[in-house]
Amino acid sequence: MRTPTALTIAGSDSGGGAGIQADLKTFQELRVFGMSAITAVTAQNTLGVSGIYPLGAEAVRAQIAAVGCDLGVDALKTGMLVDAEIVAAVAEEIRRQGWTRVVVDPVMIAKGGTLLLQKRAVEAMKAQLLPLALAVTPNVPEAEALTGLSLGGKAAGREAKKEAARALAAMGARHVVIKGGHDESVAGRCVDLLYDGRDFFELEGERVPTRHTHGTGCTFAAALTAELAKGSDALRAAQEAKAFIQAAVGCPLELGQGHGPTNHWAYGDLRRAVR
Ligand SMILES: Nc1ncnc2c1ncn2[C@@H]1O[C@H](COP(=O)(O)OP(=O)(O)O)[C@@H](O)[C@H]1O
Ligand SMILES: Cc1ncc(COP(=O)(O)OP(=O)(O)O)c(N)n1
Repeated sequence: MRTPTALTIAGSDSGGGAGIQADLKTFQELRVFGMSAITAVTAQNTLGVSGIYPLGAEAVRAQIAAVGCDLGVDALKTGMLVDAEIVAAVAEEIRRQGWTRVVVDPVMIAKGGTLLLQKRAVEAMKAQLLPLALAVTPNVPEAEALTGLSLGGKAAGREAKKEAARALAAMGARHVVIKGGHDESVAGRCVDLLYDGRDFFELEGERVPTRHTHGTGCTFAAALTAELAKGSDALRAAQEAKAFIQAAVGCPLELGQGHGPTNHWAYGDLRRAVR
C-alpha cells in the first residue's frame, strides 16, 4: 500500500511546539509522511514571539509546486499564512493541483498576542481559502473574526457557536470545527463543535488544568489532516484528532518558563500501553 502523505503550509516555530514543527511531529506520530512549505520563520519560545521573517509568496508557491509535482499530497493543512499575498498564492496552488483534502486552520494570533496574519488578509482567507476547505478549524476568537459574530468569548454559548459554524459553512467550508480551548462555558470540559453542513457533533474531553497548551490548535489540525490523508472521513478524523490532542495536553513535558509545548508522542505511548 502507498505511504500516506501530508503537506503543511505554515510558519516555523523555533521553540518546536507550534507551526511546522508541531505539524511534522504529529504527522510522524500518526505514521503519515510529512512535507512542508514554510511561509515565515519565527523566533519564538514558550514566552512568546520575538521576531517574524516572512519568506514571501513566490517562495511559498515554489515549495508547494515542488512537492506537488513529485511526491503527491493526500491531504494538506494551512497554518500561519502571514499576509494576503501568501493566502492568494496558496489558494491558487491548491486549485491548480486539484487537492480536495484541505484543512484550513485560520491561525491569526499567537497565545502571547502577536499577530500571525495581517488583519487585511482575513477577507482574502474568507473569499479564497474557505471555499477550498474540506474542514476549517477556528478557535473561538478566530470564528468571531471570520464571521463578525460575537460568540461570548470564554462564555461562548452552544447556540452562538452553531450560528458561527453555519456562517462558516455558507462561506464554502464543507466541515467546520469550532475548537473549545477558549470556551470555558462547560466547567472542566473542552468541547469542540463539528458541523458537516447538516448535523452538529460535539467532541468532548476533560479540560486539563495546565499552562502547557502552546500549539494545541496546530497539533489538533495536523492530526485531523493526517487522518484524512489515511482516508478517514471528516468526523472520524476529527474524533481521532481530539483523542490525539487530549493525550498531548494530558501528558505535558513541563518545558520552558511560559506556555510550554504539548507532548506529541503521548498518544502513541497510550495506544501501545493498552495493546
Ligand atoms: N486545557 C486543555 N485541555 C484539554 N484540551 C484542550 C485544552 N486546551 C485546548 N484543548 C484542545 O486543544 C484543541 C485546540 O483548541 P484551542 O486551544 O481552542 O485552539 P488554538 O490553539 O488554536 O487556540 C481543541 O481540541 C481543544 O479542545
Ligand atoms: C509559527 C506559528 N504558527 C502557529 C502558531 C499558533 O499556534 P496555535 O496552535 O494556535 O497555538 P498558540 O500559539 O495559540 O499556543 C504559532 N504560535 N506559531
